[in-house]
Amino acid sequence: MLRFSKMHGLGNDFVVLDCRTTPFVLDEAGIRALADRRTGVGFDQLLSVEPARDPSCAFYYGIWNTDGSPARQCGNGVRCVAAWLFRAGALTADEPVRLESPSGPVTVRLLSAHEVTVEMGEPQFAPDRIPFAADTESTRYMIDVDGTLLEIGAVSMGNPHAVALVNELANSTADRLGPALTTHPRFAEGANAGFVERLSRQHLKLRVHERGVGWTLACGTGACAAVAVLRQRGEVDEQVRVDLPGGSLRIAWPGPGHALWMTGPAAFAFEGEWPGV
Ligand SMILES: N[C@@H](CCC[C@H](N)C(=O)O)C(=O)O
Repeated sequence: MLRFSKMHGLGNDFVVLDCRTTPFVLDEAGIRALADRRTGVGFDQLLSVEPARDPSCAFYYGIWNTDGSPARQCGNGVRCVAAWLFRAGALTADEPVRLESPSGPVTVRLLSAHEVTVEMGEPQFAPDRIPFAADTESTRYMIDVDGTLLEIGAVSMGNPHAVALVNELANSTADRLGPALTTHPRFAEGANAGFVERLSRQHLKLRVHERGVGWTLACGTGACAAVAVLRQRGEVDEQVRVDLPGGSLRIAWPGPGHALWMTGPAAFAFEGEWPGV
């Protein structure tokens, strides 16, 4: 039996495994079986809480998508890991703690048992850091997505993101272009594809088609990426509210040379045991 916690951040849902003393045992087929919403448990991401490899961090968290692929960062996930550790008695509220993600350390601070703020590091725009195929770094790239010319921004928040600004999210071509943008060949490792409508300099509306998952109710790194891309273009202020289908996140980024901050909820759904191993 595999004991797990089911959690979510704005409807981006997770199975969280306690691997602090027992090793992570699932292979790719096992992860896909657990992810199945009819015959397994179901999740957008599987998160494992493990001992830190980096001595400056309290714990490590591993991340896997629904299709079994590993991911390097997860914004909603790290808030849930922090709330999970708090409930397990391993973190205290209001004290900054470094956690180690596959893409490096992030700092979390619990504002309450259900709200967490995370220092996500500095957004990386250099094409080779994303990775994105481009001769020079730019705030805008024109790419052909399934025969449609689309203007995007490209950024890494520890994981790769494409961000397309649209006039009106409801009437956008996001539904058609999202899946193709996620697997676009210029993103060598794929990308999380965000479609963003700018309501004001402090308010965005966003939908994300996630790499390895599909359309999600929320994507934390996607919200960070949308603010980073638009702030780099001078189109948003330092503090931005991002509305996703599952709810809102608060993002703050002073600009280049500074870390980006994300604040939002983390919720428990239920505890369970899965007989599939
Ligand atoms: N839901 C996440 C992002 C999860 C990882 C992503 N699908 C990837 O493969 O990079 C978030 O909240 O950031």
